[in-house]
Amino acid sequence: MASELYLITPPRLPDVAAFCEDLAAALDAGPVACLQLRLKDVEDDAILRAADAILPVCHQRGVPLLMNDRPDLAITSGCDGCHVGQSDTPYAQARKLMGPGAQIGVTCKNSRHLAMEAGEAGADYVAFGAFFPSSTKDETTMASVEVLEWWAEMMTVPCVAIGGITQQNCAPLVEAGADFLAVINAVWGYPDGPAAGVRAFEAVLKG
Ligand SMILES: Cc1ncc(COP(=O)(O)OP(=O)(O)O)c(N)n1
Ligand SMILES: Cc1ncsc1CCOP(=O)(O)O
Ligand SMILES: [Mg+2]
Repeated sequence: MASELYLITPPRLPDVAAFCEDLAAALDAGPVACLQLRLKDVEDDAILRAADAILPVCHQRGVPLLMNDRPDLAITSGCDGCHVGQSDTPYAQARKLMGPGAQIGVTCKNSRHLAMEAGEAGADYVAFGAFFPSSTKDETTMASVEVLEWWAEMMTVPCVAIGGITQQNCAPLVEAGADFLAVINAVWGYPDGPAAGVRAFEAVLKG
């Protein structure tokens, strides 16, 4: 069973140029399946400026960029897709806006029902979480490895695990069948820097 790293940006990027250097180093350090641009409480203009700078760093390395929450900004900025939660633009509307070629993922918390709905509607992946307490997001819903095991056993649509995942605690999620591990703090806040954080995930995930 193999899981891939799904990297998400920190929620604020006060220095986009500096972030792009860290990002390039992180993407060059080991395999990263995709990047999600997830800026919170940030003006649309700043999101678009960040996307403009980040997109070439990703595309030069063959890494798709997904926009969090906002299919409209995903289109304006040329992102490859978007991620929508249960309080964001509904999946069907995001798909209508972005078209059949976009990669669109949906938050399903700990819900088999939400995941089946999203999978049947055509989502490219379903995301379960939070599996561990997260220092990045106050998340009231906690998810169990059983939902991952069940999904991986029954369904073909890929599943993402998110929430407090680190190089040290991810093994049960990998074993349960998570196709992707979505991570923020364990890479950007890694003590030896983001590139070392990606290398540390690579060491665990290829094991
Ligand atoms: C891959 C992935 N999974 C879940 C989320 C969370 O989405 P959402 O519930 O809409 O919460 P916010 O990220 O918008 O705070 C995600 N972004 N990515
Ligand atoms: C966006 C999101 N959704 C559920 S937990 C979470 C935050 C994940 O960040 P971290 O990997 O730092 O816990
Ligand atoms: Mg959201």
